[in-house]
Amino acid sequence: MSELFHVGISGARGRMGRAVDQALDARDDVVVAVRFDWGETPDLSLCDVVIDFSTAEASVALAKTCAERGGPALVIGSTGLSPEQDAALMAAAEKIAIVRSGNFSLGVNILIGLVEHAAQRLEAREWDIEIIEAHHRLKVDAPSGTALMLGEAAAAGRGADLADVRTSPYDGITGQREAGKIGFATIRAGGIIGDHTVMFGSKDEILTLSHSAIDRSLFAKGAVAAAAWVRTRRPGLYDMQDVLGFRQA
Ligand SMILES: NC(=O)C1=CN([C@@H]2O[C@H](COP(=O)(O)OP(=O)(O)OC[C@H]3O[C@@H](n4cnc5c(N)ncnc54)[C@H](OP(=O)(O)O)[C@@H]3O)[C@@H](O)[C@H]2O)C=CC1
Ligand SMILES: O=C(O)C1=N[C@H](C(=O)O)C[C@H](O)C1
Repeated sequence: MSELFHVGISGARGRMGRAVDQALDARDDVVVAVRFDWGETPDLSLCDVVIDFSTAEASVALAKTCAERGGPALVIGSTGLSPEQDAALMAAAEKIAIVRSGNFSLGVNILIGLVEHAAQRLEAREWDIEIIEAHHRLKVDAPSGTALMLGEAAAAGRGADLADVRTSPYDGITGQREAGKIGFATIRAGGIIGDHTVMFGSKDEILTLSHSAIDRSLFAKGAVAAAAWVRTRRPGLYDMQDVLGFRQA
């Protein structure tokens, strides 16, 4: 039997927090040491790793606290972080191990590689890239963290930074589409768990690569796998490509 480890759940009463609790329940090598939400001060000394699906602000505050005390390791799923908040996570990761991902599913992490591969081969002057994401009505950030990861993969395939090639949302008299840009479109409706499509469009053909999440437990299981992986890692900022072994050192 594998060694027991102790996990904290941040955002425990939220949709993802509850899904993580259930995913942990299914494992016999994990003890849930603390569960906490906004306004609660957890005893972090009880945890080997904390799984956090809360808010951008809460995740950054938690990362700073853990970095100051030298642990525990973190798995962070919150999305909608500003560039300054991203930088704060990077700084915290100099002191502790953090797995951070906008999507913990296997399918999306395979899709990221496919998108980079396609973008590398489809000439930017001929092929437009548009990323379409759909989520439930309660989601508060857009584009989704996953859509941004897919955009980064597409930009990387073209040897560019997403920040340099991202379009503003189309609205009103937009003018013609500029070649080489990557666009984002957002849908919010009902209870959609999370759908993402990357469309490559030339004047002769359309290639679409898509992923649909069927149940939120998918993300929770991935985050728990990340927690088991990260608790023994050196300080650093990791992602699911590292956890899944898709990125070789
Ligand atoms: N990476 C991935 O695979 C996925 C990422 N997400 C992301 O995870 C985040 C949470 O999503 P979801 O569970 O749907 O959202 P919910 O709104 O259902 O849950 C958020 C939870 O965080 C809690 N919270 C707020 N502030 C703090 C704090 N300071 N410390 C601890 N907990 C806090 C809230 O508590 P209270 O209600 O008391 O304020 C609430 O329980 C979002 O950013 C979402 O985009 C979601 C799914 C998958
Ligand atoms: O808020 C959600 O629900 C989800 N958020 C993540 C994102 O922003 O990409 C992942 C997933 O699609 C569900």
